[in-house]
Amino acid sequence: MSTEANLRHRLTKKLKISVGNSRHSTGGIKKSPRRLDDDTSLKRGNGGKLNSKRSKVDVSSNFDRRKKTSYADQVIHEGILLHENAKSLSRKNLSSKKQNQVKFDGSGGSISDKSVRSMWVSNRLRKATSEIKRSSHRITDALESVEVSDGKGRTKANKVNKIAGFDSASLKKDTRIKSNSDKTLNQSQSNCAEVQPSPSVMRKARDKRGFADDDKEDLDVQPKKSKRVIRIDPNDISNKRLDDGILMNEGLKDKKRDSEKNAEMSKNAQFRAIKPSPSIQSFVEDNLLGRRRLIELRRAGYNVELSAPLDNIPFSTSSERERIEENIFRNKLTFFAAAKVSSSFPPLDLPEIAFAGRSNVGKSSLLNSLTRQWGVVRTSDKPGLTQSINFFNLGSKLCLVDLPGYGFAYAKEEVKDAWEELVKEYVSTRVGLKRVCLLIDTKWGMKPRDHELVDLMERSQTKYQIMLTKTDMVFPMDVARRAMQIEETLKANKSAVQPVMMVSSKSGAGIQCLRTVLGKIARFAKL
Ligand SMILES: Nc1nc2c(ncn2[C@@H]2O[C@H](COP(=O)(O)OP(=O)(O)OP(=O)(O)O)[C@@H](O)[C@H]2O)c(=O)[nH]1
Ligand SMILES: [Mg+2]
Repeated sequence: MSTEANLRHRLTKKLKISVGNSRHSTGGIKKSPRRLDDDTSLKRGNGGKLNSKRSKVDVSSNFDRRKKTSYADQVIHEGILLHENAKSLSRKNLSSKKQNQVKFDGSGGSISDKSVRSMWVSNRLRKATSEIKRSSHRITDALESVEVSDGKGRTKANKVNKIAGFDSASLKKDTRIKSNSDKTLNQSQSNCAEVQPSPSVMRKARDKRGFADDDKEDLDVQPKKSKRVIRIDPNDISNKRLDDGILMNEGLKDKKRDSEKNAEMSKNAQFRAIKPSPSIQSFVEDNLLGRRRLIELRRAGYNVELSAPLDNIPFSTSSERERIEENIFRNKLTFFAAAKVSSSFPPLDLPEIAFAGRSNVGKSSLLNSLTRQWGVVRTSDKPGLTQSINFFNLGSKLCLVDLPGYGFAYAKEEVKDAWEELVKEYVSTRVGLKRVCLLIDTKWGMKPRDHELVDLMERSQTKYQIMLTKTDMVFPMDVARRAMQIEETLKANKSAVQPVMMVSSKSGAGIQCLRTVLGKIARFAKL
């Protein structure tokens, strides 16, 4: 019994301590919720053995079993009350850790089913309220994220950071961004007027956005690409010189072109300004020189179906048509020698009349026209056909010499140079040469090479006379102007024989006059 009594005493002591603690904790719950935890932990630690222990304590304090059990019930009831108080406190504090502990207590306790159920209900209610709060926070976050994900997202994210206590100095950099952010703030405040985001919510929202917003912020932070400004160094004159040089060259070229154009224009203007002498004009009109209409030639009595119709007598019969007034040119034209070098020149038997001029000017054609013997001298529309000095006897009185042309020709430069040298040698050294007929295309006038030959003949005192060819290709007035121009040009030349002759091998205009001039030479020429 003594051991039993000792046991009872110890148990009673322990029970009193525990009850005292619990009563003491009832008063101190408000101050320290840990007491409640201690109390609950005591229950948790003892589990379902608490009732039996307490009933034993009641026996040891000399109460009957009923009283003991009622006391135990009372103790339990006090514990439940204690729990109720703790629940109310926990509701007020809304501490999540405490809530979890209380929930655990309700689930693990061996307290009566009703009290456990009531605890479960209250815990569920608490859980539901916390869930509602969480969901409201989520909605707030969602609203914020929706705002962030729209077009002005960057600015809005910055604004949220501003609310969360971030440095807003960067937002003041751009006034436009600031105004946009103010608008966004107003919108967000109007949308979420009831929900004021707490710092923790803002932290969560920031965490949710994660790196995306950080990137956006980085993008905001990144400086905008400024336009590349090309600075020109005023001291660096390398480019300037180059440009200036190009411009100068271009300017010089333009000036040269303009001057050439002006010179050309002035040449044309000068040519148009030439007033031919009345004698030249009357000669042109009398011989129907220049471009003429066929109807005009018919009215003048010429048969246009014949070759060189203007070389015939107007209104002449077929017998009269073949008549050449100059006897010399009635003789047969005979080729007798060709020379490509000066050593090949034939011996001088007859007075010679040579026909010189640029290639394709009509030298060979004029020979045929003068003698009316078509085909004796070969002609071609290809410049450079005559490549040697060809000698033709006209009867026993006169020698006609066809010279190769100079200037443009389908031949090698060396060959052309050789021709030119040969021609120059012939006209300057040939003793029996009585007259050089220098043929000039009426359309183009005298060219530098023609002037070279003129100068050579002047030096060698070789008599020369200008023959304007292809007069049928230009207007009569231009024929007269060209003749006048050349006469004026060669007026001072001593070896130049006036007047300038004007002919057309095609139309026959001026051919008869040329025969008369050349016949006189033949008649009075002496070797
Ligand atoms: N319209 C017209 N054409 C002519 C006249 N004289 C010659 N021709 C043409 O001009 C071209 C050249 O004639 P040519 O007599 O071969 O000239 P060239 O001076 O002898 O030429 P080269 O022998 O190469 O020096 C030929 O097609 C002739 O038909 C003319 O008075 N009027
Ligand atoms: Mg020829």
